[in-house]
Amino acid sequence: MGKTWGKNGEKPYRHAAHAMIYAPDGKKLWDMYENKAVILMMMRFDGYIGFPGGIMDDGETVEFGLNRELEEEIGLDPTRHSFTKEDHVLSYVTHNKRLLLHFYCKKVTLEECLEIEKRTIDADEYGWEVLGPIRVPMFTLNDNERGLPIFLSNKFIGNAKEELLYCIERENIMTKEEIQLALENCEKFKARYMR
Ligand SMILES: O=c1[nH]cnc2c1ncn2[C@@H]1O[C@H](COP(=O)(O)OP(=O)(O)O)[C@@H](O)[C@H]1O
Repeated sequence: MGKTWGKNGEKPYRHAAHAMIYAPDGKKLWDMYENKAVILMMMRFDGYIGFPGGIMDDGETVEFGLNRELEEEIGLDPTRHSFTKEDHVLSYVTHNKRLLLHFYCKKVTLEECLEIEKRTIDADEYGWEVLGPIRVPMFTLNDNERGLPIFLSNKFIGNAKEELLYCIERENIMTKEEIQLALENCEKFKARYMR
């Protein structure tokens, strides 16, 4: 696929795709913190947090390109965890109108998720474009800030934070109200420490 001409005719968009892999029921591992799920993100080479994925090469379908990028970036085995159209969540044009971004989400078992996470350090791009896997802290401590709220004060690439929160609600990991509270507590933390 590579490029699609915009509706107004002139400018071709390049396609890019990123994906969230998660396992529900993380609290089996960490009773203490009532972890709501294990969600995989990554630290990018530019210091931003994002999801694995990237820009499609000319001629590739989005799913083919996504699976290629996931293999390169996090060592995902396409014979076991290949992304398909069924995993598609949403698509949008970026603010500068250069890219048509596609977002995917896949639920796996906790065992599979931990195995996928372990493989990331053997991926081709580990230490280059990908500095390491990151687990989203899906818990909040008694101070209402440490855990997910403060994690949300990090720098996220593009709309990665919005994609994360959208999927957390869509996959019934947290309610809209719980997410709103985490965002409010994030703002309180930022007002105190990040002025
Ligand atoms: O997790 C994400 N969510 C939304 N947009 C992202 C995410 N990661 C990267 N992007 C955006 O997509 C574009 C291409 O992504 P990336 O840097 O992964 O491509 P590449 O690996 O092919 O170089 C970048 O402009 C970046 O802003």
